Amino acid sequence: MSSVWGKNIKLSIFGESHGRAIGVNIDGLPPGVELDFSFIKREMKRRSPGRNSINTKRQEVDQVEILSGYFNNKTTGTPLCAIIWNTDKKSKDYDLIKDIMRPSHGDYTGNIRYKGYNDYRGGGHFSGRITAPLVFAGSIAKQILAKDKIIIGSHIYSIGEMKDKGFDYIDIEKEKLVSLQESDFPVLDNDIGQRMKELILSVKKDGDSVGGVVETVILNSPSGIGSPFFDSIESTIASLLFSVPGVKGVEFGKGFQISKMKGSQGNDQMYFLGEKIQSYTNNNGGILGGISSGMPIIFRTAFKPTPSIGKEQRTINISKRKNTSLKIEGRHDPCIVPRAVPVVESVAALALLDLMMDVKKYD
Ligand SMILES: Cc1cc2nc3c(=O)[nH]c(=O)nc-3n(C[C@H](O)[C@H](O)[C@H](O)COP(=O)(O)O)c2cc1C
Ligand SMILES: C=C(O[C@@H]1CC(C(=O)O)=C[C@@H](OP(=O)(O)O)[C@H]1O)C(=O)O
Repeated sequence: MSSVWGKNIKLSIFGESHGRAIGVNIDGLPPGVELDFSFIKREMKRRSPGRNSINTKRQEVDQVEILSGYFNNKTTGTPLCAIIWNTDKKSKDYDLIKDIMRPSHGDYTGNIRYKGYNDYRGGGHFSGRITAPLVFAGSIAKQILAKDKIIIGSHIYSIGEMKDKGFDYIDIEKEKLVSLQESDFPVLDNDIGQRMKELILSVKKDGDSVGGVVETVILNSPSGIGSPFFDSIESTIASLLFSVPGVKGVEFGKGFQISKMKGSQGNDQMYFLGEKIQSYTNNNGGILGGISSGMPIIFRTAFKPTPSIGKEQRTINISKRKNTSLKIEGRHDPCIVPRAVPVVESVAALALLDLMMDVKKYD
């Protein structure tokens, strides 16, 4: 089992969705960091389930209890361990899927990999719930990065075929990112946001689900962060993003679209703005040679439609070795995307902080 990640900061996440608790142990944090708990609470709430009609009905406050590594209102620098109790489990919804594998969830592969010993209730360790400890860890990373004025913000770029405006790749206001962070459904165009919510509600009514894309920017990252080949900014952020349940695609800058451009269109031509080095365009999304250029770091993360749906689907009964069908009941997100926004930002913060620690001393 590899639930451990990181080089300078080492994260170990644990727990199952219907077990007693979930949590994280964070090793390698700098000592002496005073945490803003109202910020942590807000970040946890952005992701937490059960807050509105476009979320799963499971109600979890996701109150974090710190067990170690925080003393006299400061991090100690020794492992910071935090726990989140599971308080609203309804495990009987999962009796049926003990043997009947939900198409597109981790049930089947988890059963194979762990020889049927995996906790299947609520997806167990494969559940999106395990992103709560990631958001807690990310909310600490965000606070450390903020001391260097680095801010991370996202908007819902698309739901199904419905698209928001994209970020301007050059001119992004910090205040805009702060207001997106404060929104329950962050979009650049509120009319489109309203129609996206209606789309989610209509697929939910139909017993179905829908996917979408989150677009994220990291503003004020210094140039010179990241090390090729394997600790490039892209590989570090992408490896964490692809660990988030439901993520099926990641692209940086213009991503797949840059492949259709000529060099004369795709190249980001450079200039001096006083002492500052800038580029006229930012098609590479602020990363060249795996290293930050100082331009905004931009990436998009694609989420698949929620696997658990109320429509009849063909699948297998693994213990009886028979084909069967399944109509899933229970409490599920009709769309993962709105609650995944703070998860994406959190893993980006952790990835960047880990790479920053290669070049900057924090204590
Ligand atoms: C925040 C969040 C919420 C999720 N909610 C659900 C859900 O309610 N029902 C469900 O079937 N999958 C949900 N998922 C997705 C599954 O956890 C995911 O598809 C599954 O673990 C398989 O992983 P894979 O998509 O990476 O293959 C959620 C994921 C995240 C990140
Ligand atoms: C509990 C959370 O989301 C859960 C993620 C999830 C899944 O399969 O990923 C399935 C559902 O679990 P349950 O059937 O127990 O309600 C969601 O509610 C959470 O994000 O905190």
